[in-house]
Amino acid sequence: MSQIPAVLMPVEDALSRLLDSMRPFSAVQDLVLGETRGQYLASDVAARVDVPAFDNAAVDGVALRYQDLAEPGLTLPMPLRVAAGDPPCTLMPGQVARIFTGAPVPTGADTVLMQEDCEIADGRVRLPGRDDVTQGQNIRPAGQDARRDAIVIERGQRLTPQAVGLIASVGVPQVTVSAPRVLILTSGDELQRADESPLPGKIYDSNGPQLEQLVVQSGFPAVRREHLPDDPAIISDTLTRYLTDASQRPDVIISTGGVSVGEEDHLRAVLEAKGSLDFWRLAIKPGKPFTFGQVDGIPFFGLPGNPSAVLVCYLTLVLPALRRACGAQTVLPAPQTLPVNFSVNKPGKRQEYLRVRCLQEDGELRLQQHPNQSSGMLSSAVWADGLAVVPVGRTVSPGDRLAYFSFADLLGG
Ligand SMILES: Nc1nc2c(c(=O)[nH]1)N[C@H]1C(S)=C(S)[C@@H](COP(=O)(O)OP(=O)(O)OC[C@H]3O[C@@H](n4cnc5c(N)ncnc54)[C@H](O)[C@@H]3O)O[C@H]1N2
Ligand code: MOO
Repeated sequence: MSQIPAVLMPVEDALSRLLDSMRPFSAVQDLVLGETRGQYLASDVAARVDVPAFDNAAVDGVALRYQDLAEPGLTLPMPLRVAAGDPPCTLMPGQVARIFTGAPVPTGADTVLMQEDCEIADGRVRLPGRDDVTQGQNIRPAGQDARRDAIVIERGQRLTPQAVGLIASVGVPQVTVSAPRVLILTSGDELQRADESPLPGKIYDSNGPQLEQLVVQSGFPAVRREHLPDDPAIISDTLTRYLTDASQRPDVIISTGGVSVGEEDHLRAVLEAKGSLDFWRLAIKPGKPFTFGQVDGIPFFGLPGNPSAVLVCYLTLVLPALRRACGAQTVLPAPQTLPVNFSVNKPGKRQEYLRVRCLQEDGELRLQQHPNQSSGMLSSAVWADGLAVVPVGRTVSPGDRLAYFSFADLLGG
């Protein structure tokens, strides 16, 4: 059984140890684009075609040769008409072509005018003067968005809706994504499920549903949940079952509860007995008993039981580690630095993540903290739109600036 560490590990040290210890996930899955759910790409995506594939019009109007323009009022014949989807055609000198947005620019034409800038009547067009036009205007050149065979999105990037759109646009119908199986273990004899009648001394499990949503919504849909009683033998047997049955074996384990110092906190002890403990107890608030280790080569994140500690620890420590195992270089968003409208009078021994709201006040963004920062409550986390970070030993006065991470940025787009 481990000794209680005399000094709490700083958050930055814990994060860099986590990032260093993560190995790339070997579990991958091929998916057609319509089946992706915001996962991380496990391999680079190269363009099969130039995008756009051909020079095309950015507006509805007329295509012409710039050198055919002269003084304002010149009229030229318009014998050609080309719409989006038509095959490319050729424009003869001294002619213009009617053209529509997305249509291929005829060979010979080098400039497109908006129809509002010319007069189209009886098969001819009255044109503006050369000085009012820029050669090449309103043409989207071939290859502007992507070049054939070039990598358009790299391994480790998240499949946001816009990434899926870009991949489709370069003619790639299927991608390979990181697909780690995540096992969530809730623990504690006090817990009951939300569909059960309330019993004396029991509480409803909120960490299980919250953590499952955090994991799924951050790009890892293969989640399984199991509840463990406060019984070391049953915890140990359950872990053995998951480790030895290949059809259930997870790639990551995330537990909640049972990692503090109480006599009924068994999870860390079982982790040490069956695997190895890397570190335990951080200078983070909420989340002090955060635990990390490995069982049979599987990373094991032991989160505290308090529900807001689960939220903070997942977003700031676990998710960056999962991103690194997917090959992501950027594992945390850059924070905004914003003034606060509150005070923190007592310097803390732990880096504190306050549940705050970003407000517009007198034309400026300001952070307001929820009056109750208890790590046992979630209503303040729902009220908040992000976390403000108070470093160890800092006091704060109104107007001081703190690093702020919105929940949306932390979860990732
Ligand atoms: N003597 C000390 N006691 C405590 C310390 C300490 O340093 N010395 N640290 C406190 C801090 S900080 C935290 S955080 C908690 C975390 O303890 P555990 O990780 O062992 O978690 P539990 O004791 O199992 O549970 C804590 C709290 O959370 C509730 N809980 C647990 N699971 C769930 C769930 N799935 N859904 C909703 N709520 C859950 C549980 O009932 C407890 O109220 O330890 C402090 N104690
Ligand atoms: O770290 Mo605990 O989550 O402060 O209550």
